[in-house]
Amino acid sequence: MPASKSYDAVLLDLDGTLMDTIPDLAIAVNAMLTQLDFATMPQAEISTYIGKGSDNLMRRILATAQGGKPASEELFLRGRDIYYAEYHKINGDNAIIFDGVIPGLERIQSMGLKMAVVTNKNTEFTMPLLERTGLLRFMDGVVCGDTLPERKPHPAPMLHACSLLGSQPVRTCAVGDSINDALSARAAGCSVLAVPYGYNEGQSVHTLDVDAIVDSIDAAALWVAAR
Ligand SMILES: O=C(O)COP(=O)(O)O
Ligand SMILES: [Mg+2]
Repeated sequence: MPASKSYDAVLLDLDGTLMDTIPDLAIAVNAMLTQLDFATMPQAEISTYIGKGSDNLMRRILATAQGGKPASEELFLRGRDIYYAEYHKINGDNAIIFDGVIPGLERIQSMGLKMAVVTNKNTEFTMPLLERTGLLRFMDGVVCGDTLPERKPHPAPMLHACSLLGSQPVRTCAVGDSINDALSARAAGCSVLAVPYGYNEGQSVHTLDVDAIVDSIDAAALWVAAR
């Protein structure tokens, strides 16, 4: 397939865009809540707290568990330690690659475009998951939630990925599932597409300022190919 006229690179969000990771995240969150003697939460509720990284997830879960009272620093650190240990035990066991991802990544690769994952998930969880699922082989770079001092919705992770790939932001298209991807990509000067099947903090993706909503990563690849 010929190269895209307008783009040299595609940046891909991980949780909710490439992979459905909620089952594993929910198991780890509920194991943590149980060990701290709190009631467990439904997976659908936990999914609304995903998107701004694991510290934010912990603070929101623990505040909800305490009926709205923010966690003390001590409780937050205990909860996070337990959550990390539990997530390491199962990271990837129940996660699935969404339909259209592999054909889409193959299509982007066949156009000669560079690709990077830009995720708010920490490096210690991202790299084993990308390796285990085979997604790493498509990537020319990976920017995680702890790679830089700032994470999405700040533009820095998108700008860092552009520089890793040697692509100008204006010739780079980001694909994500949430407001964090949309704000980060826009502020960096990248184009941005949203998939509707992820976890936009419980909101419809139709509320997001994006260039288009695409049904799958393969549809995103076709959108890029047509420009
Ligand atoms: O870890 C999160 O909160 C979300 O991760 P993501 O950026 O891959 O969607
Ligand atoms: Mg996401």
